[in-house]
Amino acid sequence: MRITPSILNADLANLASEISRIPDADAVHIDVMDNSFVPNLTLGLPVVESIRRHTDHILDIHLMITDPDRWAPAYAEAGAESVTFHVEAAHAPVRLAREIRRLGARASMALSPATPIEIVENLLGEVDMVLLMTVEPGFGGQAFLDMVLPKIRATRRLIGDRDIWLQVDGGVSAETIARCAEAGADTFVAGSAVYRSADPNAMVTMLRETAQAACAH
Ligand SMILES: O=C(CO)[C@H](O)[C@H](O)COP(=O)(O)O
Repeated sequence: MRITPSILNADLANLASEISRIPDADAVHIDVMDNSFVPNLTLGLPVVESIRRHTDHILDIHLMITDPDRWAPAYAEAGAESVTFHVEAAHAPVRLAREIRRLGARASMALSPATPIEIVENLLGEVDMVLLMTVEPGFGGQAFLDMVLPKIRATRRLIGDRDIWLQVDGGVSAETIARCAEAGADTFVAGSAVYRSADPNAMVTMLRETAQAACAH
């Protein structure tokens, strides 16, 4: 069970210090938005390059942009360990996943809530992780969408015994993480639940324990 906090709701003017508040996180999840694929604008490659210089944490990049084929490889070259692109935006997803892997990063594909997993079943062999959005992409602090739970179960079935991580992103909290874990997720993005808590690192531990407990029965 991996907890990968999103810095979307952290203090973006103090990113290095905000990231240092979650030493027990399994990775730092960075949301790149371009005000085109989603109606919000966050940060881009120069900021990720700066973050790379300030932390040894694993960097988990989530590209919510219209042209990931053009930009995703640059994030791998910048030292990110994982690069996720949206299947709704990629022009050549197989070539893109292979290029990300060739550059030494884990390749991952994301699906918005309405996108069925079945249409990318034949791409599973090309990626190291599947990210299922459990809110509409674009903003932190939204309510978890229960309608995605059957898709989490279906994705887990399609993954089978392959070593592909299943990440959920959006509205993940102490209240919702158990449902995600029971459905088959093993990697959890939590933004506001972590950064709006008094002790973000303690929240990371609590979320991981809650997910583990949900899978134990
Ligand atoms: O990708 C995202 C939004 O598009 C964010 O990672 C996600 O929403 C995390 O924030 P929160 O846990 O507050 O929902």
